[in-house]
Amino acid sequence: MLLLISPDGVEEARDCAKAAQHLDIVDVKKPDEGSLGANFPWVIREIRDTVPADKPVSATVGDVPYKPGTVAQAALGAAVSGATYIKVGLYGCTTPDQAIDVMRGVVRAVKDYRPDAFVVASGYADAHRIGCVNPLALPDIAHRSGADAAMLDTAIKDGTRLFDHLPEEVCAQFVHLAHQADLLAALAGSVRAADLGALTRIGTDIVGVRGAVCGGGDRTTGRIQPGLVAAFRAEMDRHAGENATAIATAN
Ligand SMILES: O=C[C@H](O)COP(=O)(O)O
Repeated sequence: MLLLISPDGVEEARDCAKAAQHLDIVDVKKPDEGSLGANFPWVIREIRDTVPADKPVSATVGDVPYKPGTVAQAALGAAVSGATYIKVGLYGCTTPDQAIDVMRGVVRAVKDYRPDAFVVASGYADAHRIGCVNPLALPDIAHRSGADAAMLDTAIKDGTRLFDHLPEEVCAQFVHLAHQADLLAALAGSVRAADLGALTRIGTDIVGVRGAVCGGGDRTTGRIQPGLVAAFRAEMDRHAGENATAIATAN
């Protein structure tokens, strides 16, 4: 499982760089503009220059409206600024067709510019609270639009977590559907170390966190701490080891 960490700006990205050996992807966002709030192009650029070259930089394009042209242009902006993972939160899409419309534009805009860029279609585990597409529709949306990964986060950061909205077996179904479509499955949403056992068991490819690696476990008032990133990774590795042993023993 890959670890994606979301700093809110250049300062926190420097702290991510200090913990670079413990993480896999640095994900630029602007949390005060929403769950997948988009940051400024110059911030993405500076973060790209700050983190080691072998660590991909991801950028969120926002909790986007159903405006395919607007979103495609914003996604290209993120790619031009140096992000190679482009994440789109399909907040304003109420049907799978709308979401596919948006994602097709994003995939074309990004891959015309940079064919090896990685496009992530993100929905929300708490979609029922905001009226957007069903979380289990995301793998098909990602597949039909040519994206590379399907992701779920939570839209409302009020302390509720991924598994509060979608039980483990539904998340497992999400991962299964993504894998069937040849996509990576990414999960986030106030994930804590205590959730890593379940996330490992169900075969999650990428886990996205912010709050869990911020001081006080608070994504808003806390800052990302390299020591917490290292501890989180250690816990991931422990679960990966246990899971591998369990699979080997079962066989
Ligand atoms: O992409 C991952 C998000 O930044 C998750 O943030 P969170 O762990 O605070 O919910």
